[in-house]
Amino acid sequence: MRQVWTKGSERRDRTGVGTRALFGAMLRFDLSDGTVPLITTKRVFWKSAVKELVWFLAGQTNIRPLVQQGVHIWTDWPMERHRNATGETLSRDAFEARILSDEAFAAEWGELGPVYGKQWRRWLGPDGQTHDQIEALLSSLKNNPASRRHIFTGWNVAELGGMALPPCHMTYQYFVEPRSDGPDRLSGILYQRSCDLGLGFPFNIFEAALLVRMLAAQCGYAPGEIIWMGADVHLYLNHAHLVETMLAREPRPFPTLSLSPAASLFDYRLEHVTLTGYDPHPAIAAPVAV
Ligand SMILES: Nc1nc(=O)c2c([nH]1)NC[C@@H]1CN(c3ccc(C(=O)N[C@@H](CCC(=O)O)C(=O)O)cc3)CN21
Ligand SMILES: O=c1ccn([C@H]2C[C@H](O)[C@@H](COP(=O)(O)O)O2)c(=O)[nH]1
Repeated sequence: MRQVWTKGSERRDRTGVGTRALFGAMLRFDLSDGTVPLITTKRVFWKSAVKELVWFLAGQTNIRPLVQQGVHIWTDWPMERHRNATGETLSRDAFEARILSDEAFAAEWGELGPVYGKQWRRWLGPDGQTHDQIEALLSSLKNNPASRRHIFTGWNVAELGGMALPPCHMTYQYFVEPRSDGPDRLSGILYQRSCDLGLGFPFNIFEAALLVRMLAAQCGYAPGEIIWMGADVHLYLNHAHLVETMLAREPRPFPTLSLSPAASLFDYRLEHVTLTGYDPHPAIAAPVAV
């Protein structure tokens, strides 16, 4: 964060807010001791992150189930579309209330298009067949651990145009490391093409680590590492307060995550996730660039 803030090049971006950005970064976090990379220099609403990951894994692309669970992070995009299309200016609360109360409205205006969930679980092939990349991944991890093809991606070129936003955390790859002195170890790499370090990153890295933990648990492996590769890694210029406050704070130890057993990868819920030792500095509000 300090590097991006002090060395990043200032540029205009799609949202009009402006960023400082560096291109190409890598971070590695060891998951083998049960800890997870959950930022401590501000409080991260990790329960929302768990719910978002569960929503991706369920193949969902409509904000309604998120809003029903009190998760507001995706509301601004469909709200913007509704506003531009109808000229109606509902407040965010009113828009969410309508999404909750009116199923037909939610079906029309809560939809983000063929975003993550669709591509992960129902990638549409040229022959009309859908591909469940996550089921295929589970099967290759279990049955062909030495494979170099343990990959799934949200970057479906043919469908980018229909998405509210093209995927940011776009490609995931896994590696099973054989060990003689214990269970084999599962590591993951996340390639993120565009990273909002202030708001998106804390969710993205935590969810990527949690997904390694879930996959490892489902396949009988021990967790190894999560490696994060960021391409356009940026801080929004209107996040100065957030950045300076976080940089002035002393990082604290990462919490430990325990995951109770679930019948399948698709049966995990918030209730399966327990964090111990999460003692962050206070939350910092910051505007999201739409
Ligand atoms: N500019 C931008 N940054 C993002 O991180 C981002 C997007 N756009 N568009 C799509 C999704 C939505 N994401 C978001 C959106 C908002 C928050 C956010 O406002 N977080 C606050 C409140 C969290 C809460 O209420 O649970 C935070 O303090 O983390 C986080 C991630 C991540 N993505
Ligand atoms: O999971 C996410 C989703 C989005 N972001 C950020 C990265 C950018 O700031 C915007 C997307 O804008 P683009 O112009 O499409 O790059 O959202 C994130 O960090 N993590």
